[in-house]
Amino acid sequence: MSHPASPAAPEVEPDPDPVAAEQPYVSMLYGRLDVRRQETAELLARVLRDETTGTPQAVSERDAAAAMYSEQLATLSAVEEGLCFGRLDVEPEALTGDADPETPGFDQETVYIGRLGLLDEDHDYEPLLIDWRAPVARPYYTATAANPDGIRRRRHLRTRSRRVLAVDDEILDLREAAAAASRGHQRQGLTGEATLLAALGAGRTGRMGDIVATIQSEQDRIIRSGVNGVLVVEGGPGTGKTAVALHRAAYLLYTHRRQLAKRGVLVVGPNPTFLRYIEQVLPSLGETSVLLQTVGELYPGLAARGHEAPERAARKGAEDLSKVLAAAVRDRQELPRRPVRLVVDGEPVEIDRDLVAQARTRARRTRRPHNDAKRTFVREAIDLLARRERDRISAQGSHPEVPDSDLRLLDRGDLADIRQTMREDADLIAALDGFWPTLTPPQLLADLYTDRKRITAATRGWSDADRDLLHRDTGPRHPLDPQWWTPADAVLLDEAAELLGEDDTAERERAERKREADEAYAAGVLEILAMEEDWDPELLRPTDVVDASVLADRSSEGSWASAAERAAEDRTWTFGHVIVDEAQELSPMAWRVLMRRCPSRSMTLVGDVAQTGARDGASSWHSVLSPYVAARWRREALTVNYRTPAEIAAVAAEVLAVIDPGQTPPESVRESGVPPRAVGVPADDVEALVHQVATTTRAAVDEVVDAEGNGRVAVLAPGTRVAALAERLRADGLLGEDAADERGGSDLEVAVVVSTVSDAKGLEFDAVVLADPEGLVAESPRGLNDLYVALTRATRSLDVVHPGALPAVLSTLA
Ligand SMILES: Nc1ncnc2c1ncn2[C@@H]1O[C@H](COP(=O)(O)OP(=O)(O)OP(=O)(O)O)[C@@H](O)[C@H]1O
Repeated sequence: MSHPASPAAPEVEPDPDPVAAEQPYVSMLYGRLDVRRQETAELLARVLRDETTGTPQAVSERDAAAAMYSEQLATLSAVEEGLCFGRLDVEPEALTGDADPETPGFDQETVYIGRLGLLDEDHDYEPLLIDWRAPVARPYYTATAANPDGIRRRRHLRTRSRRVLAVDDEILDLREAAAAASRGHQRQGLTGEATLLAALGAGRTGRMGDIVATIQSEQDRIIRSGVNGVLVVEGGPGTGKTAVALHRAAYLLYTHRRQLAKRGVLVVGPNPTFLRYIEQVLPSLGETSVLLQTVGELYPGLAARGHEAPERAARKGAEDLSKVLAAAVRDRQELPRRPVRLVVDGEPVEIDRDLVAQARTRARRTRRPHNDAKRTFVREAIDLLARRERDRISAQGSHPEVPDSDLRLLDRGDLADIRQTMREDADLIAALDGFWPTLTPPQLLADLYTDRKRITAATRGWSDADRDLLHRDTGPRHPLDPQWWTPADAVLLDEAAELLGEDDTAERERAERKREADEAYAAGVLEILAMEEDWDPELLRPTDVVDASVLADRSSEGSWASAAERAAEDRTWTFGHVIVDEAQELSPMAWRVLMRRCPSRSMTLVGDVAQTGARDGASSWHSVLSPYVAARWRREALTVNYRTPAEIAAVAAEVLAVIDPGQTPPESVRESGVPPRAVGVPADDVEALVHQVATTTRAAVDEVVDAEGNGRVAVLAPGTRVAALAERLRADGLLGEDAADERGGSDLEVAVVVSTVSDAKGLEFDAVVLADPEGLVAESPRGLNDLYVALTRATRSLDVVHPGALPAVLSTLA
């Protein structure tokens, strides 16, 4: 297959027309990309076309190759937009011999940076494009005039649909930089300012985009921070915490692929809408093996969508629920109120309180989960009953009327026979089962919630008001009814599963044996694939990208499911790395689940305690983390606000000063020129409020939504006002029909949304209309935090509609 010839990179010296100068190189890169796509598509077609012999091995070989080529094709398609976005010109003297010769591009004077690596197959595999995550690309994000890292010039390429639109150069020379700054061209501390500001000024589409072309130095440091241990990333609203967390996932998967691809990476976000907002980012970076979940989805088989009052959720999320659930389980290990009398094999048997208590104590002493310990309970109870039976018969044996057969039995000392007879007696087993029932997590929890006596037994020391927060009148229609269970319940189901356990030892052993067999088999498959004669030597072979254990991982499922897919179905799955966004919102019980999912404690937690909305959310990282890692965690901070223009940030800063006077607000990177506005309506006049919000929203739509439909407006309001506002805006034709997706999130593609603050967490909009700030503050004990979050969602304009007087905390708007 022929490749487009590689034009030389244009000269470093000033180009009269750098856009035109770069176009041939960029076009060549796209040409190479096309060739790779075509080659991969042909390989895929060939694999799919090939008749197999029909043996399991042949089918498996074909599936392995097909899955691999499909994944490669998906990656090659994902990098189309903005394939190449940067170029570094290296000082010749910086090309010293101490760089790792394995590193692509280490000895090149000119390096192009892009979304993936491309090699020149005609010229000894010289790199034509360097993956942004490769070490050689790093100075693109970090070099400064003061510390140029061997870089002479950094060039930012802005492209659209394969055309170079603009080129921004930074000369990393102190004198040049000073001259540029004095001309007002370069602000200290920002990398590629013009490109950055162009990216930030673009209208929002409702979906988060990647920032790979404009990652800033403080962000890069976090993205490339080591994989081990717990990293907490703090930063105010709009500092790029989410963006950084997602790019870190992509970076870690690139750099530690062997370690992480197998166990997968989990990203936890605050709500389904947020996950939809971010779900494009990692695929656009070529990464598909990351599992995105909300807390309500952590329990396999359940996407908890039920709603409950914040105080209920907070009560369920508190740390002491682990004790409550343990007590609830113990409460199910009951003692008979009066003896149970049965006839076993024609003989009377009595199960009394004392006997059950003894068996229960022994079973509890095993410290095994409830369902596992049941075997001990039943064995002990039967043993005690059998001994009693033996003693009874022995006592009778001295009696002249005892039949000979019984005496013979005892002569043989065959206690085992008595036990066996008892074990086979269905009535006896059923009676014992009643004292130590096998339980599933939904059963345990639903039984607890719907029975006040059980709640009382499990919540020693609680007030009645607190107990009411657990109580529910009716149970779920089916065990995992998603509307009945709430996200806080999903967490408790996981805890319950830990306490109950499953007796799966045999299954695990079987799985382990199967896995060993699969791995041996996969090694055979790879050997055969490697021997395939007509592989083009220049092409990537399957053996270059998969090893036997990865292949076995896939084939053992039969469905070629990725680690992420399998992890979603397995409660006991442990991840290679866990990223938690809006981590301040998680309850102590949710932290327990996540820590169980990540025993290696390789985690990235991003959040901002000033934005905590959940009543049981974090107020300090120390209190969240110390039970799990003591003081062994590291902290990084982001300080620049990329989202909110300075005018709006000034209003938010006043609110932050009330929440926590000790916190420094992040510095806005730009001004919008649009001052935030406030308009008052009479207090207690709902109609006037609704009317004014509709008028303001229409004006905001006219201002920020363009003819192509780019631009988003959010009306943020207290929960109690959302329905009325949505109804009015819908009647006015400003709001589309409710179009929640299958995950339960709201539609992100529509121009206008009406939402509570908690549902808008982590999102951003060109314009925000904030209705009833006072109502928002009054709505929850963390109302000021909610107000702070609401004020910091806008990228361009903010309008506040306030019934009655403007709250004092917003006096800067007056
Ligand atoms: N280096 C960057 N280049 C371009 N855009 C950026 C950069 N960093 C952040 N942004 C943009 O700034 C906006 C805010 O980023 P992000 O949502 O990650 O912030 P956050 O800190 O998570 O905010 P919050 O705490 O409010 O959820 C996004 O539109 C993001 O794409």
